[in-house]
Amino acid sequence: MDHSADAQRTDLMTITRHVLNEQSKHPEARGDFTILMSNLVLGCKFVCSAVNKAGLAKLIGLAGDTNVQGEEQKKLDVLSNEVFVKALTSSGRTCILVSEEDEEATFVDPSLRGRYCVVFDPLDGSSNIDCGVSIGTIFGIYMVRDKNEASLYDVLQPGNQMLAAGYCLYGSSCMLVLSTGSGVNGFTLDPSLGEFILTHPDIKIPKKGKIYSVNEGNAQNWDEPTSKYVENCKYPKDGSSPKSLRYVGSMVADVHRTLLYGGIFLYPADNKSPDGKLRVLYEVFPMSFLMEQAGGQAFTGKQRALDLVPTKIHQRSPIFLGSYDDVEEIKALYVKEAKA
Ligand SMILES: O=P(O)(O)OC[C@H]1O[C@](O)(COP(=O)(O)O)[C@@H](O)[C@@H]1O
Ligand SMILES: [Mg+2]
Ligand SMILES: [Mg+2]
Repeated sequence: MDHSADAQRTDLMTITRHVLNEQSKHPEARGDFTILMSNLVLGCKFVCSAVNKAGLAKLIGLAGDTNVQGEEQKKLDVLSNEVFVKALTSSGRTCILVSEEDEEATFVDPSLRGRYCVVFDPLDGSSNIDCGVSIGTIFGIYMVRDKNEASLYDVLQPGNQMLAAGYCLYGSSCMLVLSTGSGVNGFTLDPSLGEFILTHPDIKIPKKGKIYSVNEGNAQNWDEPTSKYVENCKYPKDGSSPKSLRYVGSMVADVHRTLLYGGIFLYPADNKSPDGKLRVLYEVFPMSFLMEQAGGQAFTGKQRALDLVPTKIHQRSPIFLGSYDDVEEIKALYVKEAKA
């Protein structure tokens, strides 16, 4: 019997099979997480399809104003939020949803309630939509303590309590990157099959990178450690080559490149925004979880990002994440400053 064909076949892994395999490692699992993931993945496919038509927005009703027919249109970020809220609540496995687009957390109707809380940024980098630059969706998943007594406390947990996190990148390919707490895997959507196929198994971030990624237009307002760090990226004191600067302005795209190529992504605090810009629950935590799972680090300027305990659902935090050695360098500068 020819086993090589079999071996090749087992290499063709879909995201559904991957999640099922993960489920089988937990004999007590009831399949709830698998059903939740399958609805989340459906939401990503739906949004991907809408994003691919973004250039035609005015004609097909996604531009957020009035189309050529004089009909009301929905903006892509509003539509994406509706898609995920619908996909997640109708899974029957969620309890609380926190979305960047909704001021308040959504408590799922008790008749449809499950055990999971999902925090998400339905469309990240949305200012890039109109120029065709990569955007994405970011998500993190927690378990509720008691679905009949769910409260905001269930989503105001430190990131280290997350069960899973990931993002979907709507770029030159549509890629879903996922961690359920045992490494990071990347799946690419084959549009003709409508399936996410495992293309990047067990992603590990290089220990040190050659790229830094930051909005340098804010440099005049940075604190000393960030300023020193970025200066050193450009004019290294140890005689090594300077790092290259890459900045898309969509967190998903900038973090995805950092994860695959190595280096560091920074959104620091500054004089004008002492808490930085990025949101703890659905930007900082999921990306920090993925970075750690891939062998990198994530730091807020004060502590390990995943140890931060949020007090508000839309709270912000400075963030430095990426290759282990690169984050170690900026950490050392903040520790030095704190001691001075
Ligand atoms: O334009 P800036 O200040 O550099 O900010 C860019 C950051 O803002 C964000 O766009 C915020 O995300 P949203 O589009 O979801 O609001 C991040 O994706 C990105 O890292
Ligand atoms: Mg965002
Ligand atoms: Mg957003």
